[in-house]
Amino acid sequence: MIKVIIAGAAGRMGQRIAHMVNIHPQLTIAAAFEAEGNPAIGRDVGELALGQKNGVLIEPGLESVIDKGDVIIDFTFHAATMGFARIAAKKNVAMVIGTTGLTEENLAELAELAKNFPCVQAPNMSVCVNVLFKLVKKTAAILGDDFDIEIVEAHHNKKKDAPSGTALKLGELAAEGVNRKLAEVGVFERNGIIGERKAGEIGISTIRAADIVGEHTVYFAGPGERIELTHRAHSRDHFAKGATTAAAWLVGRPNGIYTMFDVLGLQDL
Ligand SMILES: NC(=O)C1=CN([C@@H]2O[C@H](COP(=O)(O)OP(=O)(O)OC[C@H]3O[C@@H](n4cnc5c(N)ncnc54)[C@H](O)[C@@H]3O)[C@@H](O)[C@H]2O)C=CC1
Ligand SMILES: O=C(O)C1=N[C@H](C(=O)O)C[C@H](O)C1
Repeated sequence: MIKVIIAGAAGRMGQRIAHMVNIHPQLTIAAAFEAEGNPAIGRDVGELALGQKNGVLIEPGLESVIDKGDVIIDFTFHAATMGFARIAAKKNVAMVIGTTGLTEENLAELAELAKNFPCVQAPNMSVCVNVLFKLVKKTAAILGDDFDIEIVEAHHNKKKDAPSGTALKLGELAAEGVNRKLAEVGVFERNGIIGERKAGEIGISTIRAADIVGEHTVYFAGPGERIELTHRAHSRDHFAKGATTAAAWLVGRPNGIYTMFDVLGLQDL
């Protein structure tokens, strides 16, 4: 069995990861940890997330558990994630990173660190969202410059980063489809007398409300008609399922950064 270390085990995703690891035929929960001072430290992760004790207690910090596992699954917070990646690189332990909000600098450092460990990093581990990524780039390329591209994302009111990592990825792929760069054409805020929409810009808008799990719509609006490509998450389980699929796929691979396109075999589509 592949031994999994769950980062942020008391979090919304951490608990669903525990469930998905528990039912995966190749994976077992070897350890779980939380941030220093988290009230869940010392609790049995099975009791917290699976409805019955499994004997794995939530420990404080990665250092105390790193030697117990083959792969870390991380859905925490970007600054914490980078600390874990540095430790994983030193110990050559595989890591699946679902945490969003990683900066350009974080991603550059991660690419360097991943020379020393295998790592899957993706802003969205859902199969359907990864299919949406492919559709958006192709649709943008087919429709071209005559169509205005706008992205709207909606999430729960506890989410800390905006726009979502998925919306940013959708924006990057849509921009690539029309040979542009999101960093040059992305518009993240509109307020006041801002003038007419500039040709080629890609707008990204954010909604934060109640318990919305995660919704993304990409508009391709042309003269007299439009296409809307939408993904709606009904629960967090498909993100967690994607993360466990990635963990089982990753262990034993050469060092380096992989995406869910690699895991799902979508790279060449
Ligand atoms: N890639 C994907 O498919 C998905 C990514 N996410 C991302 O996952 C991240 C977590 O989301 P949620 O579970 O909703 O957040 P959450 O706030 O419920 O859980 C995060 C957990 O990480 C823990 N944590 C923070 N710093 C830590 C540290 N230094 N050491 C150990 N634990 C630490 C927190 O105490 C908390 O329990 C976010 O960045 C979110 O955007 C969420 C869903 C899907
Ligand atoms: O924080 C969340 O909940 C989610 N975050 C990811 C993101 O930022 O794209 C993925 C998913 O939509 C849920």
